[in-house]
Amino acid sequence: MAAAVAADAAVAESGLVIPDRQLIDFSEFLHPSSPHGRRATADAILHGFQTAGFVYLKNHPIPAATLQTAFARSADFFALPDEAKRALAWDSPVANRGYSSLGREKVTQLADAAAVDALRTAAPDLKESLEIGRDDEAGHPNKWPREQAQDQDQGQDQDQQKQQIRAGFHADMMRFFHLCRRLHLDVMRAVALGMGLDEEFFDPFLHVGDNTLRLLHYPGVKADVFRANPGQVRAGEHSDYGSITLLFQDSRGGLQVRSPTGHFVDATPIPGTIVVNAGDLLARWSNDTIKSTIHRVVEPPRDEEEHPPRYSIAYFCNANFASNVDTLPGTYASESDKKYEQINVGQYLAQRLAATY
Ligand SMILES: O=C(O)CCC(=O)C(=O)O
Ligand SMILES: [Fe+2]
Repeated sequence: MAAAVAADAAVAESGLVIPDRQLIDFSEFLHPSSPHGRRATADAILHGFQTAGFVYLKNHPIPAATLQTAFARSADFFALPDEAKRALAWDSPVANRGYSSLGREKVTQLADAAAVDALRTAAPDLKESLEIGRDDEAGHPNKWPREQAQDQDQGQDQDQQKQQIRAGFHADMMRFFHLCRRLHLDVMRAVALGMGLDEEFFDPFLHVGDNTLRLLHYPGVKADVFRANPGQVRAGEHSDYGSITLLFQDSRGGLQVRSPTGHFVDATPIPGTIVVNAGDLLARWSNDTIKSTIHRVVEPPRDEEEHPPRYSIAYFCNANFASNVDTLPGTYASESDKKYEQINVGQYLAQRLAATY
């Protein structure tokens, strides 16, 4: 209870547009305590996506211990020597798996590759990441770091061992991947219910799990770096591409979302919550009734000479790459109200990703 009150206060302080509706108790959707709980929660989630473009979920089904493990594993990964990480380099937007070193990806709204290049040179993002997809997509294997043998060091020298990660990384990450995948389905069921669609409307578009788990590390950085270059950010402003993103952040801060009035406001970390934002695919699918909000990661709002590292984990949910999506029923009155053509999901995403790397 006290935690919930503190969380409400944190949302209000962050100056978001509709504070009381932004923080949503997801257990009321999964296990409603009243006859109207499920429907009311679905409405609140949809309303959040239609207005601010994002919500905070509390009392969600990802166990705190699982999250702690995922963050610890992520820190282990980024602590590997450069050589071990670079051996896993991200190399294609279609596969969208692997390691991106500092400055490799420049997230932005610019679609033109030359403009993105110019921006990347002027103010590179201060982050590194590892993208992990589903483990069973033909032709696109994940790029896993080598794991230490459970029974340790027989015949290995120390140098070899340093290149390897503690055993269990792959298994823990895939366990986490599948919990997020389940949550994606449930959040989309809430969206469907809120929109007056059959609750399972989205299920056949999502069941393959063509999603991406991204581990993110923003290394420690001196405040001077931000002073020297006013355009410097940890991650540039962008919208996400897919259906929704589940974003787990540590307590450092720096994430900002653009409010409907055009100002960037802090999306303050609230312990125990997930920031869930709608992506471009869902905005398009919903005939722009749902908003895909621009966000970025900037210098944390603390007066420090040196900002400590920040870790976050983004789970980018999509729809099945093989699916074609057409404007959702109920978001248009007549054919001429449809703003977009039907589109193939895989092609759409590969095209968007190709512009940012
Ligand atoms: O690190 C964060 O909090 C945000 C990351 C993000 O927006 C992204 O990777 O798309
Ligand atoms: Fe994002």
